[in-house]
Amino acid sequence: MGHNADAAVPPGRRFGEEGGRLSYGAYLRIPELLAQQRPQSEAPDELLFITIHQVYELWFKLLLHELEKARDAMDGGELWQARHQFRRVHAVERVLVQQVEVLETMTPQDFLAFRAHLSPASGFQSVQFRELEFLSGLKDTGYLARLRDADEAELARLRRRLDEPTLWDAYLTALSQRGLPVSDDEIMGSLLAVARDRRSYDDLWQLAEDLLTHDETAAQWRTRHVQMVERQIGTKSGTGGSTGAPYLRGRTRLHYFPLLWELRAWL
Ligand code: HEM
Ligand SMILES: N[C@@H](CC(=O)c1ccccc1NC=O)C(=O)O
Repeated sequence: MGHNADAAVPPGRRFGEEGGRLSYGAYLRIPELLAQQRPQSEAPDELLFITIHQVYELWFKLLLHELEKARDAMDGGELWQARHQFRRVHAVERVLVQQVEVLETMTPQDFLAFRAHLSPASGFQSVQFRELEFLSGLKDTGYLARLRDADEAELARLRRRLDEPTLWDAYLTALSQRGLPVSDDEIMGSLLAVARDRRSYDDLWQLAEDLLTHDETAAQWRTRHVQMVERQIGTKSGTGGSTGAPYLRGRTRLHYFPLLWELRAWL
């Protein structure tokens, strides 16, 4: 058994090495990535805290990319394409909920060993998290004021998200492309028509279910996050200046697509 697995491949023809320069670390920018964890303290769990947040932000970046594609596909009437993106979105969102467990292995005592170093930073300032909310349809401009230290590029991204169509806007476009009226007065009737005539509208029904799952998984994350918060800081207020758990509990009741939930009562 030799290690020369590519002995049969002519030199210089190995896939991905056409330029002869690419390697794992260079392609994935591993040295750059691994240089981004800079604890503010000597506390042993601060590396965990930084790593987990960075992992979240990477997934947020991918989710924004996939959700934009889903929105544009709905807008263009390519419902199968939107559903394909949503399958990936849901899988990533389940990972986001699951990985709360990793940070929960930290004890509150170990968190307190570096918590004071974090203030006044907090999850309030996650620009991508707010972008996800805006893109999903929860456009609350009040959060722009809470983003201390956001740079011009980040503010511009958020303003763009406020101006651009949401997932819900794109779903309404998809409904109207099929001849269903979407005015405020008529929309519930159209959603009911879709639900009741699966033979004609199954693709629109399935897509609404995909939107609902996205909404539901976001709510699961909020619930999981506040459980972790209660476990870590109890009734203390947050480093970002909110009441902490009470503020976050209030946000677990939010819905991106309230009409899809209301629909259930009318079926
Ligand atoms: C020890 C773990 C954590 C604690 C104690 C905690 C605590 C808090 C608190 C108290 C808030 C309210 C804002 C404030 O006043 O500070 C908040 C908001 C937030 N946190 Fe965390 N957090 C933790 C971990 C995480 C993680 C891993 C993420 C992942 C990105 C995250 C993302 C967020 C986001 C996005 C918000 C804003 C939520 C909203 O406005 O609805 N947090 N967190
Ligand atoms: N807001 C948290 C601190 C915290 O969790 C945090 C601090 C800085 C950057 C991200 C954070 N994560 C979520 O809020 C607290 O009050 O303990």
